[in-house]
Amino acid sequence: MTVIAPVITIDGPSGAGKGTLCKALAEALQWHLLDSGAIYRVLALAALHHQVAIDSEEALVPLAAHLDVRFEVEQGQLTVVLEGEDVSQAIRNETVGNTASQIAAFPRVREALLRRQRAFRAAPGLIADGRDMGTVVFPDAPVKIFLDASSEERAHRRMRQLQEKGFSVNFERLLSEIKERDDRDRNRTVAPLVPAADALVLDSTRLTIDEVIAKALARARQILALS
Ligand SMILES: Nc1ncnc2c1ncn2[C@@H]1O[C@H](COP(=O)(O)OP(=O)(O)O)[C@@H](O)[C@H]1O
Ligand SMILES: Nc1ccn([C@@H]2O[C@H](COP(=O)(O)OP(=O)(O)O)[C@@H](O)[C@H]2O)c(=O)n1
Repeated sequence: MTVIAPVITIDGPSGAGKGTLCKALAEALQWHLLDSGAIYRVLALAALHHQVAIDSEEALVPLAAHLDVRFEVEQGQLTVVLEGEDVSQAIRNETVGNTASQIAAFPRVREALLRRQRAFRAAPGLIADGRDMGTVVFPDAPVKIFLDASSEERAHRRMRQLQEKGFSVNFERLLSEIKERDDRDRNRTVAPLVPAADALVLDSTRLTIDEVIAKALARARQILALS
């Protein structure tokens, strides 16, 4: 009998703290990690590099299907390699994030990336970070969390994060880009950003990182009967 590895899905809008929570959960439980947003970001970067029209679903589907991307995890650090080149930093800017959100609205692009995402499911378990992890990619996941925060708080977090990486940012522009991206992610026809019916919705606006981690771990331990 094949035992299917359990999945904990963490979905939510940009800057809610998904990546931070997922890394902490993967470390605490020693489970695998899928950063699905990184896949959409890599596809966006590949389209920009190869001058593929980002408004052409036709042109993007083969690029998505044959995307030469590898994820390497060493000492808790994720390295993203596109066509042999380390793009871990390059995929993190807001231009790439916005382009990712534009191309993520195409149903056939999402379809082309489905199998690649599901292949991350392996024992002892997977922590899956994204927008549609609990609704589309792993609908049978036993633990689903939808992590949210106000758009102002998320823009502040993103600003501090980008500044720490040495990018210069304008708060008002960042806030309007985050709102625009959220609107697009929430209102697209396929796999829109919505909590799964069986997700725990966590508003992290007034929670510290440690409080969010503690709540998520308590939920996972309760449902999965982990020690
Ligand atoms: N609860 C929190 N309170 C304050 N800052 C947070 C919190 N959660 C995450 N952050 C910070 O916000 C930034 C964005 O978090 P990240 O995990 O990258 O969000 P997401 O993956 O949802 O876009 C990071 O710099 C992170 O350290
Ligand atoms: N499962 C996913 C993950 C990301 N995405 C898209 O990819 C973009 C970038 O995702 P991300 O998770 O890296 O973004 P941040 O939350 O880090 O800002 C999002 O705005 C979504 O449009 C998606 O559509 N589905």
